[in-house]
Amino acid sequence: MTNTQLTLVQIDNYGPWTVTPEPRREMDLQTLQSRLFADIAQFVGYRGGYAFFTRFDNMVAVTNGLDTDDHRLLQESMGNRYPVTISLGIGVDANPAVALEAATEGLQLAGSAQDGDRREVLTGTPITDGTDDLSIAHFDVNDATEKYTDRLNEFDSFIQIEQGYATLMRYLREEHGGLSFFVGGDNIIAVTPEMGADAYRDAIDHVEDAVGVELKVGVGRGATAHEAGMAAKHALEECRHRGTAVELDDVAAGVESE
Ligand SMILES: Nc1nc2c(ncn2[C@@H]2O[C@H](COP(=O)(O)OP(=O)(O)OP(=O)(O)O)[C@@H](O)[C@H]2O)c(=O)[nH]1
Repeated sequence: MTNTQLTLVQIDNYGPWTVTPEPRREMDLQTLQSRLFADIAQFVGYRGGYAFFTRFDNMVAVTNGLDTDDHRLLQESMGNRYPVTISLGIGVDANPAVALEAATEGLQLAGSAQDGDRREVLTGTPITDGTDDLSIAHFDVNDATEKYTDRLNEFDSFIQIEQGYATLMRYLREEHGGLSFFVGGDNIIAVTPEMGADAYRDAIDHVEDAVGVELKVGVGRGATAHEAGMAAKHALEECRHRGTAVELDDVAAGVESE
């Protein structure tokens, strides 16, 4: 059965902290945010999960395989290392958008992100049945180096890649409840519900029609984000090898939702 476990990571009362007692140096904030993300990615990654930086003050992690104790340890460890604390909301559903909705609702019910009294909240119940799996889609822009990196200045390359990302993230969110995250270079990783190859092809066609950015995608399934993500990377290599736009690993290929 498909079940994605997502954890919303929210820095507690971060807005007020950034300006107390007066506005803090921007590069100090950037350093804090990126180190906090790096530590969360490492903690979650060691346990088979994926973490995405999204807006840095709010991050999203795929935490299939992590239990309540793991989440508490993450909070304790970050609280010991940083001048800020984090609250965590866990949500589980076959549809990633619904899972994130549940994760978010838990934190929102506990108080505002800028509520000085709401600290290190942990809401939601992780999956206890270890037989569930999830789906990861790894998207990549075709020939980004040749088309953009080696031809345009970095800002104009960035605009092209971001346009592709913005179009894809909205399409997958609205049409399927899939959640896409930019992970650097020309790569986008999406946590997706059960979708067939045709649905992925439609998504790629939509992005090309809308903004002229050509994508390919490898899709994998597995018990953890790491397992599904590695299968997706191998499927993406298969795209490169065969010149195809969409490749599903064997498990994902056996699953058709439409
Ligand atoms: N996060 C992440 N980034 C990657 C990965 N593979 C490549 N990249 C990034 O993508 C950039 C472009 O590399 P490629 O995607 O291999 O190059 P390309 O020119 O698009 O060539 P094709 O993908 O073969 O069409 C690299 O500089 C990296 O920043 C990956 O597995 N994960």
